[in-house]
Amino acid sequence: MGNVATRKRPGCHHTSRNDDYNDEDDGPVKKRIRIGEPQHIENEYQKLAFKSRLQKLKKCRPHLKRRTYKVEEADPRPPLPRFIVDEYDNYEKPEPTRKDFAIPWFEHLFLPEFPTRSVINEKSFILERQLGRGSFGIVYCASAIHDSERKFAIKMQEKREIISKRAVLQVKREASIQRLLPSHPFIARTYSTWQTRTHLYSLLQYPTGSTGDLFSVWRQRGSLSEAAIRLIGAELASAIDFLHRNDVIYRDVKLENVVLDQWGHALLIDFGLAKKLKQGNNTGTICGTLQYMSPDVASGHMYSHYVDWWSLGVLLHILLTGIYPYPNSEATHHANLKFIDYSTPIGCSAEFANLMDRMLAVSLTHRLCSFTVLHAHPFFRTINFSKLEQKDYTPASEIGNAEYDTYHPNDETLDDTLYKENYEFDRFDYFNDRF
Ligand SMILES: Nc1ncnc2c1ncn2[C@@H]1O[C@H](COP(=O)(O)OP(=O)(O)OP(=O)(O)O)[C@@H](O)[C@H]1O
Repeated sequence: MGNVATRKRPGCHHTSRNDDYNDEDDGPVKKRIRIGEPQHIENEYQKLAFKSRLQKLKKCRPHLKRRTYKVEEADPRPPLPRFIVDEYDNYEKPEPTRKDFAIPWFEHLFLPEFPTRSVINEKSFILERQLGRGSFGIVYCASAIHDSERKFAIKMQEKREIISKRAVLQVKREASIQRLLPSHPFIARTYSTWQTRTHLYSLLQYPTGSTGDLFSVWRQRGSLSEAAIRLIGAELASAIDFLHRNDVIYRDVKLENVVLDQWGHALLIDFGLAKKLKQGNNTGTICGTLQYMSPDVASGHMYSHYVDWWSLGVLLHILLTGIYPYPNSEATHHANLKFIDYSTPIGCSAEFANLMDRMLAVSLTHRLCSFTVLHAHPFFRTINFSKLEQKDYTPASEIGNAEYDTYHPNDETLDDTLYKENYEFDRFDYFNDRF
């Protein structure tokens, strides 16, 4: 029977056997009455009547309607704090890896001091000749492409060299100090810096009609006259004082870092060892050029801006006498520097001799350690520093009129190969704030 098709009568609701009948006795079982189930509907009329009753029932008992409830999931993110924008800065950011950089890491490394897109770039200049060579590249004399009369010095440094010598921070520090420094008549200005994929560029002030650096001038012409030394010394003192007043310690005063223009005015270059240091604060890195290094730096103790005055003393001593004041021409390590056997230069004026004794005194209590004292020293009595900064004097007219006998056969004569390089005892210091 199960397989026989049966015809449904309209209005007749067939239920399955299992639901409505008991297998044991054939009588009808109790039917379960369900709301909305038209069990007794015999015809179409009854069906319609049932529907309308059901609708009425639903109207007067609305709670029977099916309701849907939206179960909202908890937001997995904690609510963002409002108005506390600064707190985001405190979040620990993971160290960026190479692949995190949108621009190549060897460009990112030198940002922001050396921008990648610069209006002024190497294509704006014609390189004319080489001026000198530094630790990481070459310095060229260049003229502007649209104005061949305007001369600049362009320092072109190799990124590969800088990275391999772990001097990234040093180079960036040099650029930022030079760019932020206000202009001064005796400090070379940095007009612009930029980078390509392989090189860093710095556009520097070029001294008009330059006669080269002070070392070359000194080597060509021999010792300078006291009058020339007075003017060059005063110009450098003014530049050093300006740096100190701007919270910068220079740490590399030497003949090679001073270039002269055609009138003999000095221009301080190369801020490779300069550091931002507030007046009165100390630092401790052993760096500089050995033969110009003060006992304070060489000792490894903390020191401050005054060490620049010592180096200026050494420079002035060399300009007049052609020898180092202390027997350090052979030194190759700061621990070997000797600050003994100093003798006052003979054959010079008493004022200059006294100035040297004061600037090169090992004891700090006797040493000339400030511009105020230098300015008032009898050797500079004839100099009006305001006029000097207006470039009212012309050192060139005094250069070459040497009165001093520079022949010192067994003395600490200068050997240019010995102190060409800057000296840094602890390279590691470039990577922390001590530098
Ligand atoms: N503004 C400038 N005008 C003229 N000549 C310059 C200028 N800047 C640098 N020079 C020349 O280039 C040489 C090297 O320059 P500089 O010392 O700045 O390079 P560096 O890479 O910083 O070298 P260092 O190894 O001494 O740190 C100088 O000795 C000087 O002769």
